[in-house]
Amino acid sequence: MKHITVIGSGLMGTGIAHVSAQAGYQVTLYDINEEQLQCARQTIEKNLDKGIEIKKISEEVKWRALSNLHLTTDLSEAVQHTDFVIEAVPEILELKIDIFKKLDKLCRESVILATNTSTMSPTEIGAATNRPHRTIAMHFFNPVYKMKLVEIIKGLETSDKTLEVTKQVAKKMGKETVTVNEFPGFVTSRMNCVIGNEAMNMLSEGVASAEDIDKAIKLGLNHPMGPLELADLVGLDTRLKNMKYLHKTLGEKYRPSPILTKYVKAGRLGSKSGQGFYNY
Ligand SMILES: C[C@H](O)CC(=O)SCCNC(=O)CCNC(=O)[C@H](O)C(C)(C)COP(=O)(O)OP(=O)(O)OC[C@H]1O[C@@H](n2cnc3c(N)ncnc32)[C@H](O)[C@@H]1OP(=O)(O)O
Ligand SMILES: NC(=O)c1ccc[n+]([C@@H]2O[C@H](COP(=O)([O-])OP(=O)(O)OC[C@H]3O[C@@H](n4cnc5c(N)ncnc54)[C@H](O)[C@@H]3O)[C@@H](O)[C@H]2O)c1
Repeated sequence: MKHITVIGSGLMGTGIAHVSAQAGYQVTLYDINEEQLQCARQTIEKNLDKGIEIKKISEEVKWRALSNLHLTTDLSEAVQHTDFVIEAVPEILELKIDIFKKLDKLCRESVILATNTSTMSPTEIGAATNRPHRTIAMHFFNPVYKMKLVEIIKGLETSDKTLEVTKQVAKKMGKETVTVNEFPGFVTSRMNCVIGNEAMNMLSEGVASAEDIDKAIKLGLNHPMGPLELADLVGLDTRLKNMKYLHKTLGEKYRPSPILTKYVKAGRLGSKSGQGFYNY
């Protein structure tokens, strides 16, 4: 395992490429948007600099990580030398399936294809390929370079070897892992979505202000961030897609809060767009 390809250079793809390059893998980051790729490189460099500032990493680690990182908008080039692919495109099932089909055609037979989906079925995504035994879900957390967990979800056909290799890759990135049976939203998204949605409903019902809901959960329940500021960090568009999927697959309890739908319609996507439950 020497070379990792990351598909999609948004919030998560950027973080996954960062920790992969820092762990010593050759990393190719692919996106359809060249500007987004440049932005990802700048973000990685900025976060590596912060790592030096807080004495978490050395200058040498920074330069080695940056020299391990390659950017491209050409999918065949992105996977030419790859051993392991991590897909991090938007949470749209058809898009993920389409990309997995393309990856299956382009990648050597031995290559493992992992999806960073927040909620969806690795079995369904893997079934679109001729290598379902080499497909898996590898769920990272935002901000990737600070968060310690990777949640791993085995699809029905995922082989034990694929699971083992995926755990080893996460470990080399410095992450702890949990292995979760396939179910919509796994452990973390299912829980996080419910907490966030409840906070959004409380805000709409006038129970308290956004600031006080977040403060109550941080200081009263000892969460590191409030559920509304966390939803802003995740991206309200991503959270809405996650809620819609859980609502469709798990039922009424997961109906997205109307305020979430309204904010996304208005283009308030959280910190990435400058406005969500808070202004940035
Ligand atoms: C939607 C999806 O499907 C799933 C999701 O992603 S849901 C969202 C998940 N994320 C969360 O829940 C985030 C909740 N918030 C938090 O946990 C915290 O607020 C936070 C970790 C984001 C930031 O807290 P803060 O106190 O600023 O972090 P801080 O203690 O400085 O850093 C955390 C770790 O990263 C390290 N770190 C910080 N900056 C770093 C850097 N630039 N480079 C390397 N390491 C760094 C720190 O040294 C620390 O490591 P340590 O615990 O081993 O000492
Ligand atoms: N945001 C989070 O906190 C978070 C955490 C864990 C998992 N996830 C999951 O990770 C995935 C990505 O989420 P994100 O927040 O990084 O999204 P994002 O919108 O920030 O980034 C998505 C990236 O994919 C690119 N893209 C779109 N279509 C593409 C294609 N056909 N080929 C290549 N790149 C393409 C976009 O240009 C963009 O750069 C989703 O499945 C999401 O559910 C998100």
